[in-house]
Amino acid sequence: MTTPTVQFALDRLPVPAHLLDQDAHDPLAHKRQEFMLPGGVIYLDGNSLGALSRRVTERLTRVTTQEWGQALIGSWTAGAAQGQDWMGLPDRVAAKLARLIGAHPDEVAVGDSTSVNTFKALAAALATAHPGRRVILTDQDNFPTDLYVAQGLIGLLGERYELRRVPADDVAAHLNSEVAAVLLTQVDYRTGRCLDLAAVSAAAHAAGALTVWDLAHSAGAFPVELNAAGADFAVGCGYKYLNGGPGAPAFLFAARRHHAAPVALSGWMGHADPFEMARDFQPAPGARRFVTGTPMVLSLSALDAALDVFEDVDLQALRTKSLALTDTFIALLDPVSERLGLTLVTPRDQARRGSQVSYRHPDARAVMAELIAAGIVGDFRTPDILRFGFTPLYHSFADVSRAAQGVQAVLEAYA
Ligand SMILES: Cc1ncc(COP(=O)(O)O)c(C=O)c1O
Ligand SMILES: Nc1ccccc1C(=O)C[C@H](N)C(=O)O
Repeated sequence: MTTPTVQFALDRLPVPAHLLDQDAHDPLAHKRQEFMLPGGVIYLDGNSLGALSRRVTERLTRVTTQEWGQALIGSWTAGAAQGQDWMGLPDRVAAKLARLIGAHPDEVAVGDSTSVNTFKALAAALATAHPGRRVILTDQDNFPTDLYVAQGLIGLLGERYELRRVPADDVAAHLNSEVAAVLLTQVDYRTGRCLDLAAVSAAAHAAGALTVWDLAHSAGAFPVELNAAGADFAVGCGYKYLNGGPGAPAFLFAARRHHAAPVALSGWMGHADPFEMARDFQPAPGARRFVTGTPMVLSLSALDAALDVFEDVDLQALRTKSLALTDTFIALLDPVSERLGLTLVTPRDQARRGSQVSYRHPDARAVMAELIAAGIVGDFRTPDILRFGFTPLYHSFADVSRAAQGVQAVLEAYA
């Protein structure tokens, strides 16, 4: 444990009147009460693990003590008409997610990890792509699991494909008649740079390639419009901005026109009638075919309850607040950043920004340890990135002000 160089009561740091005023007029301010946030710290890591909402604890108590504890096996089918059966849980969660990502409910499958869903989506995309094409185009700085999954799949397919890695901003320039699929993460986990989903999808299609989008840092952070963008396949995490809890089930999106795509991990829960116990795989209608095995009921229940927090949330308001939070943080640190050794790597252009702010710092690892010890919980990413995630559902402008003051104080003591 690092002994903090700087010790102060974060919640007693003064906040400028105009930011208090912004909190007073924040249409999402009431959402914060739905979360259980630890005292004495400012948690800026919802882009790694979202906070716990009260509805989740209530739901987990019910699903364990009543549904599992009392009704036991009957819970798989009990209450189907009221939408309470475990069998239907993946589809109900898919429907809630669909609104957040601009999809139809039958285009979303929920379960497994993002990594596993990336495998399924990429396999389906390659099987659907033009047979003569042999390149998977990706961002050289993509999140490791996306690269590793592509490498594993390529090995399985007898090295018939090549993983071509280029800088994300150069993807359009590398689109040609060799490219079968483009595998991209919309918001870069290090820098927070956000790609134009519609423009990149259109460019890929114009070149005859399919798109597989990783929405790990997009879903729940701002509105995503997959169908409006013409996206083919997508995946995303349940435990970041969706607040589904550690290891929450992930999701897979397949546009309706791809519902006949082959299912690489065809399991009985993606069968049209699992309890027919048929000898051959007959896919369920829609994206449900991509569900492989038994629904993870406890973690699906947590995600289901966490998604209810979004029910009355205007996604444009979410985006507006997210950008205002990140703009404010950047503006507060701008006057001192050079002196403190901070180099902003997140785009200032709002259209190119996700919901985080990242800086390079030569001693980023040690600095983040100091910040965390002082109660400002962001994270460090190799090689030299300080990352601060902002979550419009539970952050206030007062949090942003105090976090910026805290960063300044810690760095001044560090220098
Ligand atoms: C872009 C991106 N993709 C995927 C993942 C994670 O995948 P998984 O949940 O399978 O570990 C993360 C974070 O862990 C991520 O940032
Ligand atoms: N799943 C995790 C398990 C343990 C620690 C971090 C993660 C993350 O999600 C990291 C995140 N994907 C990131 O953008 O760095």
